[in-house]
Amino acid sequence: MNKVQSRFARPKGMDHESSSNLYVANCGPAVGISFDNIESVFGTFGKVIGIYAADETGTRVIVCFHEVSAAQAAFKALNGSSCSDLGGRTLHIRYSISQPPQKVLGDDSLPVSLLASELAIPGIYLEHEFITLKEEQELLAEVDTRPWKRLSKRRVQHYGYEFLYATKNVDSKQFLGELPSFVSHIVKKIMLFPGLDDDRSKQVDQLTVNEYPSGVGLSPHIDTHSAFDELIFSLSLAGPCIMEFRRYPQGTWHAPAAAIGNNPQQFSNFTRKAIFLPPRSMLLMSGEGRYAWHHYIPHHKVDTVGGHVIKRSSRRVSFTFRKVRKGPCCCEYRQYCDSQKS
Ligand SMILES: O=C(O)CCC(=O)C(=O)O
Ligand SMILES: [Fe+2]
Repeated sequence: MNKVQSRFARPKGMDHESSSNLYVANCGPAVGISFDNIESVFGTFGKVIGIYAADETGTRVIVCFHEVSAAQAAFKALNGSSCSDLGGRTLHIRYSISQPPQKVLGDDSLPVSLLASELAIPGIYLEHEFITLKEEQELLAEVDTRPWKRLSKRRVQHYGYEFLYATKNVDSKQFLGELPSFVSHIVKKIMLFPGLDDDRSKQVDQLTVNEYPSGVGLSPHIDTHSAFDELIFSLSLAGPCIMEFRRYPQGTWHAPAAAIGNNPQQFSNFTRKAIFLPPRSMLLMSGEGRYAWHHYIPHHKVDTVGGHVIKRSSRRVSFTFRKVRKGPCCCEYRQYCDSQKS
C-alpha cells in the first residue's frame, strides 16, 4: 500500500460523487489514528488502494478505493457520525479529486531512518525505549521544578558545567557540582550502552537540558571538539523530532552559517541523512558521527516519516550528557577540529 504524501487535495466547490477517493477530516496520525487503523475501518466497504496524508496537519487523509461504489458506501456510513473504531471521532468526509503533481519540497524528499543501522553513519547509535514512561514523567517533573534559562527560542538548564553559547564552550574551571541525583540512574545506564567497551569514556559530567516548543529546532553544528570528549548522549523526552546529519566535504570547525560568507560554494554541496528520534530514545554520537557530521533539528511543526505525517508535540525536552574535555582534542578529523586548526 502506498502511504506517501498525496497528489490529492480537499475539493473546492461541488462534490464529485463519482470519485473513488474520499477526503476524510478529523482523523489521522496526529490524533492517534494510524493509517493501518484507517485502512481496517474503510476496508470493510471495499478494496482500499491507497491512504495518503491530505496535508501536513496529520489530521486529514485521503482514502482511495478501487471502486466508486465502495467510496459511496463508506461516505454514507461514516460521514458525520462518530466511529468507535477510530477513537470515537466524528469524521467529516467529502469526495476528492486528484490534482496535478505538486512540487515536493527539498526537506520532504529526505528519507528519514527509524534505526541507526539504516542511517549508516559510523558512530551514531540509537536505542529506543531507553527509559520507561514513568521515568520520563519523573525526569520532566524534576526539571519543571527547577529554573529554566530562556534563550531566544528555547529554554535550557545546565548541570555540572555551564555551557556558554557565545563561545560554544564550557568554562571548565567553573564546576557547578555533581550531576543531580534525579539523573543518577540514567548516568549508570549510559555505562551499559551497547557497543562501547571502554567504560571510562562513558563517564559524563555535564548535562544540558533543552526544551524546544513545537516548531523550534536547532541550527546545524558540531559540538565543539575542544569542549567535550568523544561521546555525546542525547535522551529525547515528551515529544519526537527528526535529527538531520550533514557532512560537508570541505569541512570546517566553524558553524556553516558563520563560515558561509567566506566561501558559499563550499557549503552548497553536502551529504544529508536523517533519523527519527522518538520520546524515551537515547542517541549516541561518537567517532565520525560526533566529530565530522553536523547535527541539526529542522524547524518544523510536522515531520514526514515513511509517508506518515507526525506532528511535533507542544514541547520536546532533551537531556544531553557529555564529558568536559581536559586538554586539547586529538581526533583524526582535523578539518572539523578547533583544537587542531591551522
Ligand atoms: O536536543 C538534542 O537532542 C540535541 C542537543 C544538541 O545537539 C546540543 O545541545 O548540542
Ligand atoms: Fe549538539
